[in-house]
Amino acid sequence: MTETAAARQSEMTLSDQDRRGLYRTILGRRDVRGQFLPDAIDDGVLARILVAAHHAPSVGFMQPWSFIIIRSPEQRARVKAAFDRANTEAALMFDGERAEKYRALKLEGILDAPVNLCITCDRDRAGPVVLGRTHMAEMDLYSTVCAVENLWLAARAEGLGVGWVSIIEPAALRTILDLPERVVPVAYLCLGKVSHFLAQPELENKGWRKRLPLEELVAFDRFNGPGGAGDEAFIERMRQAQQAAEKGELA
Ligand SMILES: Cc1cc2c(cc1C)N(C[C@H](O)[C@H](O)[C@H](O)COP(=O)(O)O)c1[nH]c(=O)[nH]c(=O)c1N2
Repeated sequence: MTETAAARQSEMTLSDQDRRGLYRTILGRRDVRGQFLPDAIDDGVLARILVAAHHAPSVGFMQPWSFIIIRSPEQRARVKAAFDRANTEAALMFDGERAEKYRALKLEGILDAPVNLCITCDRDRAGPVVLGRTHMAEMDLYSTVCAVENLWLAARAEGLGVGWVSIIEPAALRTILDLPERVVPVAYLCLGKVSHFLAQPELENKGWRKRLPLEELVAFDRFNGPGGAGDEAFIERMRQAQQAAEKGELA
């Protein structure tokens, strides 16, 4: 690489501190249900994390998302009742010991968090033909999920917890939030300051499910395609990177 090309390359890369901060945010993000504090969220912080969501990538630059900020205790109580109904049904879908374990999990912070946020997707936001969505109609929904993840990470960087609650009948959300037919409730989120962030996913801590080894999820050239002799060094690097990440470090 020439000196100019190397200089240009380093301009495009974050400083070591910023890069580490980004990975720390990604690795330290948690789904929060039980650690919310009742303290209000600063308007500036809420505005910044919504801007982060709005800067997500979207198919054909469709920006299909809308953000409904729910602070009203009455509205949150309605959503909590819808969660309770769905959660009772959900518990019956697991067998024996698993059902017991499920019932012991705290799976929402609807009334504990000071702000709830519904992120929706308007499937008609950009007319009937959208660049990039001509052959995969669901791309608008995936775009909205990108906005959710941006918000989740920005919130973590601001020290705010976010919990995603999906144990709710979408029809109930539609009624409570007055959603038009063309608008899909993609994510119902609880947001707030927290007492602490857990080091590991709560479902892992509680023995519900473990993080899968990354190397089992990476294939070569086709689904489940094994790596060749030349890929061994890379696979070892992945193993090391994941082990470091489990300790909250960068390899
Ligand atoms: C689309 C979707 C939907 C839900 C979730 C996540 C996502 C991505 N998660 C959170 C989920 O359990 C959590 O992300 C994983 O357990 C991993 O933990 P961390 O997010 O890394 O803390 C979640 N958690 C919960 O307690 N109740 C819920 O209804 C849901 N729903």
